Amino acid sequence: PSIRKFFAGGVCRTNAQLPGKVVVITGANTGIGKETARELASRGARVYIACRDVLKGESAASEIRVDTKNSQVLVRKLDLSDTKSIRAFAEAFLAEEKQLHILINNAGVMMCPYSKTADGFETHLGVNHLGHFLLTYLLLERLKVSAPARVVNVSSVVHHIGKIRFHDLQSEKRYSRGFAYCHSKLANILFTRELAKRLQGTGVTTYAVHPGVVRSELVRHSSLLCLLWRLFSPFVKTAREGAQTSLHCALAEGLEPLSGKYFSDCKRTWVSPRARNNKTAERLWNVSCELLGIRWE
Ligand SMILES: NC(=O)C1=CN([C@@H]2O[C@H](COP(=O)(O)OP(=O)(O)OC[C@H]3O[C@@H](n4cnc5c(N)ncnc54)[C@H](OP(=O)(O)O)[C@@H]3O)[C@@H](O)[C@H]2O)C=CC1
Ligand SMILES: CC1=C(/C=C/C(C)=C/C=C/C(C)=C/C=O)C(C)(C)CCC1
Repeated sequence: PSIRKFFAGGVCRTNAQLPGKVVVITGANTGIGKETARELASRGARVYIACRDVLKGESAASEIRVDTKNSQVLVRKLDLSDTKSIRAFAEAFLAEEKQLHILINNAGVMMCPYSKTADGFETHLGVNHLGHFLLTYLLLERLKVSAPARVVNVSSVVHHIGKIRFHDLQSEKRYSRGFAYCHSKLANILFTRELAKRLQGTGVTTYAVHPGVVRSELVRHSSLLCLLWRLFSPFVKTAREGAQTSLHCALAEGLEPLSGKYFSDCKRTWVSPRARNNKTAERLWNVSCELLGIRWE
């Protein structure tokens, strides 16, 4: 049990309650996102599960509603691999809600065979980075009027081996499904860093997170990782354990001075030198705006 406790990692210890608060979590129909949604709903928030498969979302939502006795768990369609779907989600959300206090950019894909999103972006870059970049842009005014508000970006320790390959962002010249994931997770941290800089003084803060190595459906495209996860299951976190750092960054009091930073096991953690490069962060921001056809100063 003590080994298990060690691998379970940090625990979010705040007792913050969330009546009247509005939360959006992407990819919350399963895994870490679902457990994050469950905890936030149990604290009284109105939680929007933003997912690509509404049926899966409804099944998660009804389980959470029963479990937490909070009827305010809502499901909305959001496919991050299609900017039309992201825009439609944001438009409907903005029409429905006057406030947004917590946005958790949690959804992710890992190690999928080469493919492109509806807008022609390599899938890892398109879903994990660009999709969340656009979603945050579209929801930002609501976050600002609801300040203090927070944006949590779920990244990964594997950002350490990621690079932003500006000369081949869509991996058309060279593609490795493992590295493509790592590159996109580095992009999550650079986005967080640059976003924090641009949000100074607005009351909206942002954090990047490594949830730990967590048992979930993320490994679905790799039979090797599926096997490893099963073999080493006592050392792999449950989804509930994996949700702790996202919860900490969404809820812990006094975190504002650490906006833009990266957390693991509910503590601030060091990032790779590439993830600390302000020039790369700024260039990625500008290229992302160009690719998405938006102006975000
Ligand atoms: N598990 C781990 O060990 C680690 C996970 N992470 C990160 O944690 C986050 C959550 O992953 P985890 O819970 O483990 O994985 P899961 O695969 O269990 O959950 C991922 C979620 O993202 C959703 N998703 C995938 N593609 C899209 C899309 N195009 N549009 C909308 N939603 C989409 C999935 O939907 P659907 O169910 O329909 O496929 C699912 O709800 C990810 O960002 C991942 O990179 C980071 C480090 C380690
Ligand atoms: C070596 C090793 C492991 C594998 C770790 C791996 C392969 C981590 C991958 C992390 C990922 C995919 C992060 C996602 O963002 C286990 C199973 C923990 C058990 C202990 C030994």
